[in-house]
Amino acid sequence: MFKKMCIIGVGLIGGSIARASKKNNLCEEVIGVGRSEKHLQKAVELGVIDGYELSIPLATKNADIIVICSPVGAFESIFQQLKTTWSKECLYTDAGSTKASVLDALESVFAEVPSNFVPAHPIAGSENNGVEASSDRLFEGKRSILTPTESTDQQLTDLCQTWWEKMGAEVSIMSPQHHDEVFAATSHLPHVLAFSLVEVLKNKQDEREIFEYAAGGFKDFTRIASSDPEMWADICLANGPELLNVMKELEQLNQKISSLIDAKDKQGLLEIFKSAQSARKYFLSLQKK
Ligand SMILES: NC(=O)c1ccc[n+]([C@@H]2O[C@H](COP(=O)([O-])OP(=O)(O)OC[C@H]3O[C@@H](n4cnc5c(N)ncnc54)[C@H](O)[C@@H]3O)[C@@H](O)[C@H]2O)c1
Ligand SMILES: O=C(O)C(=O)C[C@]1(C(=O)O)C=C[C@@H](O)C=C1
Repeated sequence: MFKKMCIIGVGLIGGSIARASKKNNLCEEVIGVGRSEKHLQKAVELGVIDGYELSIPLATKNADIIVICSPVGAFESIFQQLKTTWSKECLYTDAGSTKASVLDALESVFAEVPSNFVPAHPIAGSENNGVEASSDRLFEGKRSILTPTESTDQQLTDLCQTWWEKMGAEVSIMSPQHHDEVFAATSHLPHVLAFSLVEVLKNKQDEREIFEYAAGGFKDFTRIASSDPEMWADICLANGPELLNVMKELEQLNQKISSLIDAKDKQGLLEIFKSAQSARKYFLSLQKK
């Protein structure tokens, strides 16, 4: 499919894209570029990439696909570095967890969204970061969302879709705004809650004592609080308005639950918990498909 793939940010997602593309013979060569030479060397040692450069213009030279896989807060500066050598012959895409912010960054650098940039977001990952955690099967059976705009080249969108499908993903297409609304609720809010819960308990009493008694429920709920703080601070700021909307809804529900507990209103609590339990059953039924 591609001759030279350039991955900007060879971590969990960039490394998994490189591995999955190589495993499925989707490109002849993968070159990485990023902030840390030590991490890029590790990626070469692991066979994830074939080589690396420390400068974006060098790494991207003659590439026919360039995939940005850094934290979303770095995208605007990466676009600035890509601008001087931007090639019409190349498919540019990304894996960022927010989408409107990526388009805003493109507009601020290029004055418009270039037609050969196809915004993408794989809905697969983990709380572990770095190339060591990458896998050639990460995207198998998972979704990948593309959020092309009116100006996005249709052929390149199709090419990007085929590439994700060949890596094992099921592709959905939606608007960037709808994407950000959905993932504020299903991904960004849960991460904020997990970080908040651990933080509130940590500040409550002697840290070691309280965590010694915490068991399965706490562990399940807080797995994602092991995620990379920089990546999540970037996501929260990049999707601020949508995230704040859903945080307000949650605050209102929490207020209601507090009042029900205060009033010893078991019926009121049951209504909310039963409704949530049945919604989770429905969610699990979708996962098994
Ligand atoms: N972790 C997940 O579950 C997940 C899932 C889907 C999408 N994403 C998105 O994918 C992207 C990468 O996430 P990840 O989990 O692979 O993180 P990661 O920390 O494993 O990898 C990020 C890589 O980007 C590099 N980097 C950081 N700043 C850079 C810069 N200014 N220029 C070039 N490289 C830079 C880092 O050195 C690192 O190698 C993020 O935008 C994230 O929102 C993450
Ligand atoms: O499974 C996890 O640990 C994840 O955090 C993956 C997860 C998610 O919230 O589901 C995280 C961020 C992404 O943008 C997409 C997927």
